[in-house]
Amino acid sequence: MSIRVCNPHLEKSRICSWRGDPFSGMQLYLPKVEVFTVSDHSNRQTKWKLSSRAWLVTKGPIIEVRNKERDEEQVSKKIDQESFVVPDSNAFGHSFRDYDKESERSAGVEEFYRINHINQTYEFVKKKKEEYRKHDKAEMSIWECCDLLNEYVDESDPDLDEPQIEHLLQSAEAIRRDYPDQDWLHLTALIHDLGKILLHPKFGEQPQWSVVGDTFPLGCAFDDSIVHHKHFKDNPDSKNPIYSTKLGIYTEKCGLDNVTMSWGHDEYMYMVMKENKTTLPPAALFIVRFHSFYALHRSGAYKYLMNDEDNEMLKWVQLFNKYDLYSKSKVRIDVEKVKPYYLSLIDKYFPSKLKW
Ligand SMILES: O[C@H]1[C@H](O)[C@@H](O)[C@H](O)[C@@H](O)[C@H]1O
Ligand SMILES: [Fe+2]
Ligand SMILES: [Fe+2]
Repeated sequence: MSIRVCNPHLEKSRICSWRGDPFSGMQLYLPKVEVFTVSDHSNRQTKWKLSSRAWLVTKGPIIEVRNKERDEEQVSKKIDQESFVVPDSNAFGHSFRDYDKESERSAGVEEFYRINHINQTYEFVKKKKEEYRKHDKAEMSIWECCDLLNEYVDESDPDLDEPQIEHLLQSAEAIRRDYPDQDWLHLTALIHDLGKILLHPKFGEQPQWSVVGDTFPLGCAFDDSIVHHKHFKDNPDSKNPIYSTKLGIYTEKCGLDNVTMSWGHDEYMYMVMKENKTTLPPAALFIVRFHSFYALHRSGAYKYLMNDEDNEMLKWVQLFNKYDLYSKSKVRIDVEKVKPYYLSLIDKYFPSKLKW
C-alpha cells in the first residue's frame, strides 16, 4: 500500500509517498479516514484500520493520524459561525491598530517604525539570517523561553503594554475557547511571538526595531499600506533601481517562501521551528512566519508574489490574526492553572530542549 504522507520533516515537497515505518510524530493526512490520536504505544507494532481495504502498520512511539479534510471542514464551519466577538476598543479605549491616533503610546510607536523603516534593508536581513541560522545561541525548552519573555514589553504595539507572556497566553486561551479540538492552533498561538527572545542578552540584546513590528518584503518596492510608510524615504533600498520597482528581484507568483521578509521575530521563530523539527502542521509554520505581514493579510498587498500554496495558507493567518490582535487586554490569565495543558502540547509537538 502506498499512502500520501504529509511529512513535516522534509524541506520542500511536503507531500510524498510513504512505504516504510512511520516515525515519531509523523502526521498522515488521509482522506476518508477517522482521526486517531495515539499516545505512546512504545515499540509495539500496531495495525490501524484506515478503511475497509487499507491498513497502516506503525512501529514506535507517538503517531497521530488525523483526517485533514475533516479538520478543515470543522474549521470552516467555525469561521461561518463567527463565534469570536471582536471588541470595539483596546485597553486604552482606542480602536485597535490605529497608528494615527494621538495616545500615550503613539509617539513611541511612530519613532519605533521610523528607525525600523530606515534600517531594514535587503543586505541587513541577509546578514541576520546568516548569523541566526547557526542556532548556537541557547538550548532551552519552549516554556523556558516563554518565561524569559516575561520582562519584555513590545515598543511597536499601540494596543498592549503588558509583558509578552501575557499576550501569548491570552491569544492561546482565546483560540482554544473557539477551537477546542485543534490543539495545534493553541500551541501555535502560544509560541507565535517567541522569536522576540532576540531582545534577550543571550541573543545579543537585539534592538526592538529588528525584532518586533509589522513585517514587509525586501528587494521590491515598499507598499503604501505599510504602517508609517513615509519613513521608507530614508531607507537606502528605496533608492535602489531594482528594489524600488513593483516586482524588484522577484517574479510573479514566485511564492512567499522565496521572498525575503524584513527581519524579526516571525522569521526567526520559523527558523527555530524548522531546525528543531516540530511536528506541528505546515499551517502552523506559515502562521508564525507571516503573522506580522499585515500589508498582505489585512490590506491585500503583494498578492502577486503568492503561489497556490500560499493562497491556501492565507486563510489560516487570517483566522489566527483575530485571536492575536483582539485578545490583547488587561485581563490576566492564571499561568499556573493553564501551564500543565500547554506543557502537554509542547511535549507532543517539540523536543524537550530546542536549539535557538
Ligand atoms: O506591534 C505588533 C507586535 O510586534 C506583534 O508581535 C507583531 O506580530 C505585529 O505585527 C505588530 O504590529
Ligand atoms: Fe508577533
Ligand atoms: Fe502576537
